[in-house]
Amino acid sequence: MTFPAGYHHQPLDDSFREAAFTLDTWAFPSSTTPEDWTEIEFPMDWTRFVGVVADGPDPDAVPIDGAAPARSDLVAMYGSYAFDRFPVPGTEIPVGGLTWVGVHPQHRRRGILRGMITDHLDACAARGETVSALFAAEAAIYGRFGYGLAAHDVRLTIPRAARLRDVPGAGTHTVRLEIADADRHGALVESVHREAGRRPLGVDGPRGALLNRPGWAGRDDPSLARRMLLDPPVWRGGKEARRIVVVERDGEPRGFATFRRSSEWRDEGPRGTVHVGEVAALDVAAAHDLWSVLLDLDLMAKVETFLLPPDDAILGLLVDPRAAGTKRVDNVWLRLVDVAGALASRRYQADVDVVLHVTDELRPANAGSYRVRATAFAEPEVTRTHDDADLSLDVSALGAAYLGGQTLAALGLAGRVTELRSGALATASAAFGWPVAPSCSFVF
Ligand SMILES: CC(=O)SCCNC(=O)CCNC(=O)[C@H](O)C(C)(C)COP(=O)(O)OP(=O)(O)OC[C@H]1O[C@@H](n2cnc3c(N)ncnc32)[C@H](O)[C@@H]1OP(=O)(O)O
Repeated sequence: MTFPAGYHHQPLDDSFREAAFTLDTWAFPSSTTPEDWTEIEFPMDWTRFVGVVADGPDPDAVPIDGAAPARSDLVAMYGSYAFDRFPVPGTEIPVGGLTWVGVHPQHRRRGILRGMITDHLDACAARGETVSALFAAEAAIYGRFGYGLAAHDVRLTIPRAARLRDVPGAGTHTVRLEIADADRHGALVESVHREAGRRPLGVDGPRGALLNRPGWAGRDDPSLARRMLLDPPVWRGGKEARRIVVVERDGEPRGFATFRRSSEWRDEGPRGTVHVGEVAALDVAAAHDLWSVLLDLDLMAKVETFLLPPDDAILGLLVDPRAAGTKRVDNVWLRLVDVAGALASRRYQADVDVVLHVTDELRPANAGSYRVRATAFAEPEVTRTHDDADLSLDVSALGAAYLGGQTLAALGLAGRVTELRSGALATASAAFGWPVAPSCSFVF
C-alpha cells in the first residue's frame, strides 16, 4: 500500500457506517448530520470502499488546555462504483467510478489522497477496468493524477412559457405527473435512461458501433440505482418532495424528467422556480412534450436545469436559446488506467493511423508509444510500437480526448498535444471525435 507514514489501509464494512458518515460530514460540510445519515437507507457496496486509519495520535494536533490529542479513527476514505457498461464512443466498457473521496481536515495535505488514488487505480487494473471516471468536487484536484476533463454539461435558466419550435409528433403524448418513487418509477427511469444513452439519435452506428452518448453512465451498480430516487426531507433544502413527469405514447414511456418546485411570493406576484433533476427522452417529440410541461407550471417564473448534455434537444427546441443564459460546466473527468486497453476499446469516427507518444508519471508502465489504426466506426487495432511518434501528449490529455468531447486539436491549441508529423493532429483529431457529445446525467 502507498499511504504516507503513520497511516494504514482499512477495509470497510457496515460496522464503519457511522464513522464513514461522520467523516463525510467533515469532508463535505452540509446540514445533514451523522444522525440524519443513520436514518437514511443509503445503500453502500462496502466491497468497493477503502478507509484510511491513523496508526496513533496525530503528532501535529495542537492539544487544547494541555489535553492529549484524541486518537483519530477513520481519517479518510474513498469508494468506487462498478460501471459495468460505461458508454465510450461506439461501445460500452467496465469503468471504475471514483466517489466519496474525503480526508478529515486534520489530516489533509499529507499525501493521503495521492495514496488513495494510487490504490484505486491499481484496484481498477486488477478488476479489468481500463478507465476510471469521476466528478471532481474541485476542478483543480485531479489533473495531477492523470485525469482529463472529458465531458461537459450545460445548465440553463429558462423563463417560464419560453417558446419551443414545433416538431412532428409534439402534443401527442399522454402526460403523467407524480411524486417520484423508487418502487414505482425506478424500472421506468432506468430503462428510458439507458435507451436514451444507447441510441440518442434513434439509429445504430455503422460497422456494429453503437451511436451512443459517451459518458452517459447507467446505474448497473444496484446501490446506485437505489440511490437515484432517494428523497429524505433533509436533502430537499426547502423545496418540495421530488416529482416526476413521464410522457407516454401507446402506453409506453418515451421520456421522463424529475423535478422539484420552490415558491417565492413577491409583491408583484408569485416567482417560483422549477428545479429540474434528470431528463431523458427517446425522441424530440417526447422531449418537446416534457419541456412543455416543465415550462408551464403555475406560480413558477423560471426553470433551472442541472446536468444536460451540451447538445441536448432543448437547446435546439428553444426559439430564443440566448434567454436561457447557458452555462457550461465540467462534467466527467477520465483517467486511462491501461492506455492500450482503453484505446482499443473505443471506436473512432474517421479512418486513422497514428502513433501517439504518451507520458504517465503516476503509472509509468503506460508510458511509451502506441499505434492506433482504425477504419471509421470499426474495431481498431492498437499496438505498442518503437516507430517514430506522430503526436505526443500526457495521459491526462488523452483522457480528456477519450470520449470525443474535447478535440485533440483544442488540446493542441492549449499546448497539451504536440504535433511531430505534419497533418497528424488534424486527422487524429477528426478520428477521436464523436457525433454525440459526451455527458453524464447525474453526479456519482
Ligand atoms: C471523486 C470525488 O469524490 S471528488 C471529492 C473530493 N473531496 C473533497 O473535495 C472533500 C474535501 N477535501 C478533502 O477531503 C481533501 O482535501 C482532498 C481529498 C481534496 C485532498 O486530500 P489530501 O490528502 O489533502 O491530498 P494530498 O495531500 O494527497 O494532495 C495531493 C496533491 O493534490 C493537491 N490538492 C489536494 N487538494 C486540492 C484541492 N482542493 N485543490 C487543488 N489541489 C489540491 C495537493 O496540493 C497535492 O499536490 P502536490 O502533489 O503537487 O503536492
